[in-house]
Amino acid sequence: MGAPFIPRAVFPTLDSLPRSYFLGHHRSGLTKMKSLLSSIDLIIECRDYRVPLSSRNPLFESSLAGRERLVVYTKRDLGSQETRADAQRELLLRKWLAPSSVLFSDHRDRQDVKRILNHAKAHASALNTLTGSRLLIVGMPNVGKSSLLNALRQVGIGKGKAAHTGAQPGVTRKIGTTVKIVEGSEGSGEGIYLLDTPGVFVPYIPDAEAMLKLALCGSVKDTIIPPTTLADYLLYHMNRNSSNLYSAYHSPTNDITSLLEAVAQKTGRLQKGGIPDTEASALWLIQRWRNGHLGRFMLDEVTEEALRNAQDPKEFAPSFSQAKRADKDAKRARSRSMSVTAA
Ligand SMILES: Nc1nc2c(ncn2[C@@H]2O[C@H](COP(=O)(O)OP(=O)(O)OP(=O)(O)O)[C@@H](O)[C@H]2O)c(=O)[nH]1
Repeated sequence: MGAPFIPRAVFPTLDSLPRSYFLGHHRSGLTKMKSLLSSIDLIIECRDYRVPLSSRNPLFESSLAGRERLVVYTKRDLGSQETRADAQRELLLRKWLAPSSVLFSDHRDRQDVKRILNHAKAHASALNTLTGSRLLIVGMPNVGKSSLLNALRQVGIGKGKAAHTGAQPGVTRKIGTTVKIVEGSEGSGEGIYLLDTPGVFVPYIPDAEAMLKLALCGSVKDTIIPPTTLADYLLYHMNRNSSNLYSAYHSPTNDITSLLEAVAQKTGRLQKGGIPDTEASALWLIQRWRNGHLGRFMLDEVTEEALRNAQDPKEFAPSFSQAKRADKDAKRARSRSMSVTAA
């Protein structure tokens, strides 16, 4: 019998990874959101269930302060297995974010969507206005804002899609028009209206591993981080959960090249001469995981200590110029390491 498989205990630090993905439409979107704030009654802030710590964007707390906030952890179906541990984690998150309310959702689950609608209705009736209430939905890129908007509209008033959705970040680039999600009483102007916004990334991510987590969840375009690096990071997490998750392609391994070559052979991702296309195989593997086919698990560990240590948003968010400078330094480090490799 061979030696038992031992998964990697840590993922190697990659100093040359980009730490920023703050684009022009993120900045202009945020500016527009700020200008709309006075007409907004409630903010729905979406965060990815699998990365409840890493997908917190302090810009939303600092720039959109002063409005009541409901935090919705999206894509719950991809991180939760409905275990006791999941319930305990959800309780910790609720306590951590108090007094903000917290809900968890899979946008295809009517009950989850109804809970969000009920919260919005209770909030609107407490406002007691004659003009209805206006909600702003915000969050990191690709977290599921437009999908949630469509689901709220479908469950709330039985109408079809109002916003485009997609598997890559940046499908929504501008603030849209208001979309009705709850009817008001007949003849009145009441009702609940929701405004979709473009995803906004954190200006600068100090922690390289958080960047990998966000990229794996799809918040960063797949061209920003080499797909094989991202697939290696996925392999590291799959092995921490169960090395059987990829048993259709390979026996338990810590070697990403070997796994990608096996995937390429099995799925026919081959270049001229039958050479395995490892990059295409990496993208395919990542997409499989994003669709829930290679295990449903968390990337952030949520413990009381981790939540205590989560930094104050004011300290965490550097100024834009600091972020730009830090990104330039990272780019310089990357090109230095590339020229060393080429030499
Ligand atoms: N499994 C699962 N997938 C989801 C859920 N919500 C959204 N998605 C998927 O996540 C991807 C991104 O969804 P979008 O609604 O386009 O995300 P967004 O936040 O509007 O994206 P931006 O345009 O970048 O702002 C799509 O492929 C959706 O199908 C969910 O609750 N569960």
